[in-house]
Amino acid sequence: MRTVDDLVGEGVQDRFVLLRVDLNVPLDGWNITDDGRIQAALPTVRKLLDAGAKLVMTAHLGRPKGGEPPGRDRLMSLSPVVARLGQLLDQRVHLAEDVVGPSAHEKAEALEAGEALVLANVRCDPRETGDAREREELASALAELVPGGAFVSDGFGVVHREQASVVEVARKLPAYAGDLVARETEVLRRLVGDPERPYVVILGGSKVSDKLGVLSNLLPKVDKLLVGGAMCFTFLAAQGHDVGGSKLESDQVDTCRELLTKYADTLVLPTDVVVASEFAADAQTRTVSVSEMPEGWLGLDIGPETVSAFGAALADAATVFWNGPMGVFEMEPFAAGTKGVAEAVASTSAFSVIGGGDSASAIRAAGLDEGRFGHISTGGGASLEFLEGHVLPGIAVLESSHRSARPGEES
Ligand SMILES: Nc1ncnc2c1ncn2[C@@H]1O[C@H](COP(=O)(O)OP(=O)(O)O)[C@@H](O)[C@H]1O
Ligand SMILES: O=C(OP(=O)(O)O)[C@H](O)COP(=O)(O)O
Repeated sequence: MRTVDDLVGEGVQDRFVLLRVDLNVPLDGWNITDDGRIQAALPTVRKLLDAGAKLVMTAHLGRPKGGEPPGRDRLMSLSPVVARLGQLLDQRVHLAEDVVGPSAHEKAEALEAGEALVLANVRCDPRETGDAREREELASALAELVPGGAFVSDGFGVVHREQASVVEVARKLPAYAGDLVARETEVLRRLVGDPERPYVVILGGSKVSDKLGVLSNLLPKVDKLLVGGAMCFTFLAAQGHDVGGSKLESDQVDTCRELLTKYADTLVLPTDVVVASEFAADAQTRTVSVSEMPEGWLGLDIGPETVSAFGAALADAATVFWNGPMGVFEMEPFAAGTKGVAEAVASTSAFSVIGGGDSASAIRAAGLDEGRFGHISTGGGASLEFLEGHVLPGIAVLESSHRSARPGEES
């Protein structure tokens, strides 16, 4: 892969650079509750601005249904993110009102060397996540914003997505890996192949259907797989428990049952959970055994007995990977499971990697020193798929772009 340092070496003074970043931060209304992903984007952004590039950044926020006008829905607007980026860079960052429309063109054309522009939430253009032809079309439109420019891919959290601003655009412009993508892939390589054992993986969070497939691919590679978060309820249902109103993927129960049989010694499930009368911080709560979940109540955290069992499974680990909070850590009554597991991971002598926007944010919210973990990755789904041994589409395209750029080799 060619890197941003190679690009800077070639010279970017007064040249357009299109930079894909992952600025998908957690928000409470207009407030950013954890700016880790913005901080992680800074080294590459600074490098390009200091070298005199005209920097056009593209990023997503959440999962808007394509076509929603950027800005109208505050959860989908990048404006709080751009404000924070400007503060951290100590310079004004412009925000376009559309993705590749008149505002994007006007603001890109007006950029001076060393100035930065962020395009509107790229997922508000349905072509970002559309079929191959639509993605090609959007990628061409993005490339047209940066005539004579180059593309730098630095949104590690999104390199597992076959999306226009991640993959197709890298075929339209000379493409380079940013510092974050280069560093994340280098660290995660330690966990692919032959990680030091015992190798323990912890999975939680809410993107259940995304992760169940990954989980089955990881099971043969790990010594223990601890399951918490929303995803444990599909397994608990497969064990025959009534999970009340908890998040459940009914069509995956049979698959989970098969996995429980095949990997009985590897899978570790909660034995107690914190249930709530409703999804609210001031709901009534109870800690119950998984066999006694009251009808209609929601499981929103793992219980203390489970935290101890997970801690015991982690005690002698040599390698740990964790993605997805153990509960709804954003609400105080459901944060103890995540905090307890984070403390257990921090206390081991294992090489530990925590992956995911919310997982990293949960570690910081728990007040734990980041130095007690081997690596905190900005990508949850991306690092999980990397660990499966897949060449991720957003990385593969950078590697092939490098090969096709070598003299004597045609793409
Ligand atoms: N039992 C649960 N029920 C519903 N949501 C949950 C539960 N446990 C965790 N979550 C939610 O999972 C979200 C994070 O999931 P995910 O996006 O998969 O993690 P990451 O961003 O670290 O990859 C958090 O917002 C958290 O509130
Ligand atoms: O938040 C993200 O991933 P993560 O929750 O897996 O860490 C990335 O921004 C990718 O978002 P997506 O899972 O909506 O494609």
